[in-house]
Amino acid sequence: MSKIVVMGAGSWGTALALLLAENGNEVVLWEFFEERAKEMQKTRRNNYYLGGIDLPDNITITNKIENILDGAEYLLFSIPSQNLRNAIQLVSSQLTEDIIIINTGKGIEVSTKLRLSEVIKEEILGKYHKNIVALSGPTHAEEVVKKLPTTIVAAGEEEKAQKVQELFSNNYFRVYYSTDITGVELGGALKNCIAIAAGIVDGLGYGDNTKAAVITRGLAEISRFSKNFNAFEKTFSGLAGMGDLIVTCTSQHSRNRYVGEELGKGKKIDDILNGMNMVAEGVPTIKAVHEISKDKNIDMPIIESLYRIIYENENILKIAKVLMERDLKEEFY
Ligand SMILES: NC(=O)c1ccc[n+]([C@@H]2O[C@H](COP(=O)([O-])OP(=O)(O)OC[C@H]3O[C@@H](n4cnc5c(N)ncnc54)[C@H](O)[C@@H]3O)[C@@H](O)[C@H]2O)c1
Ligand SMILES: O=P(O)(O)OC[C@H](O)CO
Repeated sequence: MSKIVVMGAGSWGTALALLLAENGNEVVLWEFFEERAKEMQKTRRNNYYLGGIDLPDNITITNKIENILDGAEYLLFSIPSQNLRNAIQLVSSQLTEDIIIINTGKGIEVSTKLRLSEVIKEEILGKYHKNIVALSGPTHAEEVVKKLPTTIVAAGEEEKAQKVQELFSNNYFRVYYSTDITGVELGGALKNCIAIAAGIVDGLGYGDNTKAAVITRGLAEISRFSKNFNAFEKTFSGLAGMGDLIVTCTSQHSRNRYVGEELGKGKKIDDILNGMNMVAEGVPTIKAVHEISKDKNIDMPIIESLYRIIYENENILKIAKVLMERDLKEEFY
């Protein structure tokens, strides 16, 4: 039995806390918003995100940070990417070299263009950065709490990634490991952007051919982008690449696909985001990836189109026409 501190009691942090508790661990679930933490303490449920599920006794809910890491073996972050730095700053002074840091968020920090393990590394001043493991794959919280068979990949230094693999695995949650943290993080971050394009296809009422085109050419863009950062090519045919891309582009649960669907139906981006109580990571990540691709001269037509729709308020049908009428080229280049 290990003590695990989970920071972020959103839908994903709560689902993972439940899984870790079921695997026999002592879990401390930290919530940023005091009122929500109090409500969870009182009801022993997370009614805000995952109503109807009782939190077992081996999950302690807190909003307090003092001494939170005392006796902890693992520190897990499940925080929206643009807020992750803030969360790390709250605990970084308590870290010791024997604590494994697991990040489950997916995105790129817009202000720095850093991957999330790089944000963590920066905040802990490079100390213990070999302890950082990214946990990513096709995993909607709504299905994990129902114990539907799910797979995921833990990526980091081999020994640490394997420890995380052991910690989470059970008969409905199967964890693979990888040493390609860069590829796993980029796969998780960029698939959210492509899922917005897939949602636009749904919102416009286009067909299965179009959806398959967006997923496949989206994967080509993700791989092309990631090659510039020395990610392993094979990672993108795996769970954190194709696997997560498929689930996010097709799922009724996906917040990113939903944003795209509403855009395709003609709604304004600010109205869509204001009407949601959950994070759609693809929106800020499109901005970061667009800027990086311009800096590095990486051809990313889907990302470019999304940027123009979301950040320059361009007409979707006009952008779709431009995408289809580009110069013809070889499939793999
Ligand atoms: N929901 C899923 O099914 C799922 C699955 C896999 C990965 N993810 C990823 O996990 C991350 C979290 O997703 P979520 O749906 O649980 O998010 P969420 O919007 O529910 O927020 C999670 C938590 O982040 C914390 N938080 C919010 N603002 C903060 C701030 N300013 N400073 C510190 N902490 C703050 C709060 O505790 C909040 O409960 C995202 O990157 C998402 O892409 C989500
Ligand atoms: O609901 P989404 O679009 O944020 O996706 C959540 C997870 O990343 C799916 O693996």
